[in-house]
Amino acid sequence: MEEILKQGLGSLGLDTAAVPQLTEFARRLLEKNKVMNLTAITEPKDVATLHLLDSAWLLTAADCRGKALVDVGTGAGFPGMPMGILEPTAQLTLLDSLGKRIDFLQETARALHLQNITCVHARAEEFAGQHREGFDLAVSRAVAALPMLCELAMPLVKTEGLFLAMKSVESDGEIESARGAIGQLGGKIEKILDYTVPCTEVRHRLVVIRKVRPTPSQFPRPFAKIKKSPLK
Ligand SMILES: C[S@@+](CC[C@H](N)C(=O)[O-])C[C@H]1O[C@@H](n2cnc3c(N)ncnc32)[C@H](O)[C@@H]1O
Repeated sequence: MEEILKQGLGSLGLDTAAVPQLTEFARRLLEKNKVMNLTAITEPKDVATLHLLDSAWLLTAADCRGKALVDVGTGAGFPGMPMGILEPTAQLTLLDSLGKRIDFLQETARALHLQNITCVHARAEEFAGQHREGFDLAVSRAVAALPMLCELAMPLVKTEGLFLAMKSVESDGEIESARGAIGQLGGKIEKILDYTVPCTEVRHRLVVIRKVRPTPSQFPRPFAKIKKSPLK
C-alpha cells in the first residue's frame, strides 16, 4: 500500500510525507470494517487507489490551503479524511447522519493527532441551520443524486465558494437534470473534470459548482420534502 500511495501522490505532485498517516487510517478502516459496515472495498491496493488516491485527487482540482471545508455524507471519511491528512492547513468538518461512522472517524482523528479535522454527527440539511454559508468549500461523494445533493451541500458554502461533487463519468443526464436546481440554489457549474484515479484505469468525474449568490433562505427544505420533490 505504501508504494502505491507514494507513486500515486507523486504523480499528482502531492507530498508523500503523509503516507504513514494514510496507511494507518486504512489499517484502522479495514480493522473496524470487520465489525461495522464502513466500506465494500477491502483489498488494500483498492483502498489505496479507489478511496485514498481518489480523495487526494481533489486537492489538485481546487486550492484548499487554509480553507474551511465540509464533507457532506463522509461515511468512512471519503473524501474528507485523506484531504485533511494531506492538507493540514485546511480545516475539515466531516459530516454524517450515522453516529457510528462519526465515532470511528473521531477516534481515528484523535489517534492520528489530526487537529484540523472535526467530526460531526448531523444531517446536512439540519446542520445548515447553524452553519449556513460557513465553509469555503463543500465536497461530497456517493451520497445522493445531484439535484438533492446540491440542496444539502450548497447552503453550507459561502458566496464565491465551491461545491465539489464527485460523480461517475456516466452522470451526463444527472448533471443536466440538476442545472435548474443549481441555479435556484445560487450556483453555477464552473467545470466538469473527468480524471483517471492514479495507479488505475478507472475514470471518475468531478463537477465543480461555484456559488455565485446566496442560497435563498427557504433552502434546504426538510429532508422528506427534498426527497419527495427534488428541485428541478
Ligand atoms: C454511500 S455512503 C458514501 C460515503 C462516502 N462519502 C464515500 O464516498 O465513501 C453515503 C453516506 O452519506 C450519509 N448521508 C446520507 N444522507 C445524509 C444527510 N442528509 N446528511 C448527512 N449525511 C448523510 C450516510 O449516512 C452515508 O454514510
